[in-house]
Amino acid sequence: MSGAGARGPRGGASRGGAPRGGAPRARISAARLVAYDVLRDVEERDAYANLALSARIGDAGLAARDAALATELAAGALRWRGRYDRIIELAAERPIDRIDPRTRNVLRLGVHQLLGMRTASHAAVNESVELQRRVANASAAGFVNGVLRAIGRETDAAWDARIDAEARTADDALAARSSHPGWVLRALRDALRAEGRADELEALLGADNDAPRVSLALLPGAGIEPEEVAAREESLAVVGPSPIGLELSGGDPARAIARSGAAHGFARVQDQGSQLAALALARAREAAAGERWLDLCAGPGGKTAVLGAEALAAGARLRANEVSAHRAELVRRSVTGVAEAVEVVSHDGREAAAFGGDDARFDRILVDAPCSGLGALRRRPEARWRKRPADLPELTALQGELLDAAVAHLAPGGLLAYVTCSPHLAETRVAVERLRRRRPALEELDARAVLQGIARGPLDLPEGPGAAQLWPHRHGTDAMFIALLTRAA
Ligand SMILES: C[S@@+](CC[C@H](N)C(=O)[O-])C[C@H]1O[C@@H](n2cnc3c(N)ncnc32)[C@H](O)[C@@H]1O
Repeated sequence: MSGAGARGPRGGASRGGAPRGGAPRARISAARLVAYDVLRDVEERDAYANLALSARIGDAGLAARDAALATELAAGALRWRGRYDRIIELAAERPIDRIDPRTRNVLRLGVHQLLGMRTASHAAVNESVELQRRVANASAAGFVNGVLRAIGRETDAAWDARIDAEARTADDALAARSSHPGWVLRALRDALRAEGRADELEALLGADNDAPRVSLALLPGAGIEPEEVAAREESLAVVGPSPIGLELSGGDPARAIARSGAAHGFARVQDQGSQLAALALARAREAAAGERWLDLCAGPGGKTAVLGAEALAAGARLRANEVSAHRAELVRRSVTGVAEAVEVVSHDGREAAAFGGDDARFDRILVDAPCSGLGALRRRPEARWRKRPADLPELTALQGELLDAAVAHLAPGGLLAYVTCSPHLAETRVAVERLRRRRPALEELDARAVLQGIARGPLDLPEGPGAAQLWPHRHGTDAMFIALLTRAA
């Protein structure tokens, strides 16, 4: 974790003013107020943390250094919420849900400063007490002071030891220490165990807690090779498993793209697992001119852009469908560089209109299905606390219906890629097994071999043929699942 700006400037109080009695209030940094507001937005309005952050930072007019501090505070407190809540419970000797929600968020931000950012104890405690007075119940300022002082007296490692000592089960301890909901931890372990790699669980949980490096995709047709881009732009390096991937070492991705030398619209921010998933469909076998391709769940268009570029190069046509009109518009924007090969439509993917009619048939179809997103937890610090096991039945039913509709419009001999950004077995292996039981004419291809043939270097995948599961801790990508199927000609 970065300690960036751990002691932010104290100017810029944005609330309050003199209390009754006339004494001036202690000042508090605008960055801390922004971080607190973001935590509330996430909790009370179901906001996405990244969108709330950029809106609040803009409203407060924070300079770059304070914006970085607000981001570190809010993202850290959200990502580590499970662990911090357990530590607060132990220090306060009361369950977290018996602490007022506003005070809880003040404490989470305080614990992140103490344990995650190594802010000097007195500064973290004093600012938190001031924040409590400003935004929550002033009479609980003493409680905040006492709890944070108790937390600051122990080291990070000592708190882990206490979590372990007081947990009911080893799973409870690991879930709290790694800040994952227990059901997510179990789902991740089940998926690793299915590959004989249950011993990698802690490495995976650790990777989920690291903010991912930014990757770019350099689309075919960019007019420049990844190595040439890396030679002209020092912030970009030829790193990662995707043959069209580049990794950004730091700084603004938009600036790196502008300096990359790629044709306009041909360099884009995209996880390299997503790049590989789209390439698996496009490159599993050579494409013939005139082929018809379909991206059934296309929004916001990351994989559509890769498929569109591949289709343009091969002389194929791509239809991109997305149920949400707003997200379909994002798909349109994502394919500006290759628009001549792509048609974007907006329908429910279970209906014939998405395919252009009952009789329409496609040579390649991507079903990048709506899913729980458990494979991308490192991207959205709040996401793990929002998912519920109860969400899964509805999602898996929708995934099955979208797959059935896709298969009905797959040309004889055509290729179907089923992709999820989730390793949950119900959304991956089980979904494919069920589909194959419903549609015995489908044959599963060896997606692992296809990916080994595409990737920049050997990929650490299980031996033997089958669907491929990528992992953050092993491949540095989101946990993408990729199955390839074909329909008998
Ligand atoms: C995992 S995302 C796709 C990501 C996209 N392929 C990319 O790489 O940018 C799933 C998409 O499916 C869309 N979706 C959800 N239900 C759908 C349906 N019934 N028909 C078509 N699209 C649907 C969601 O709006 C979402 O944009």
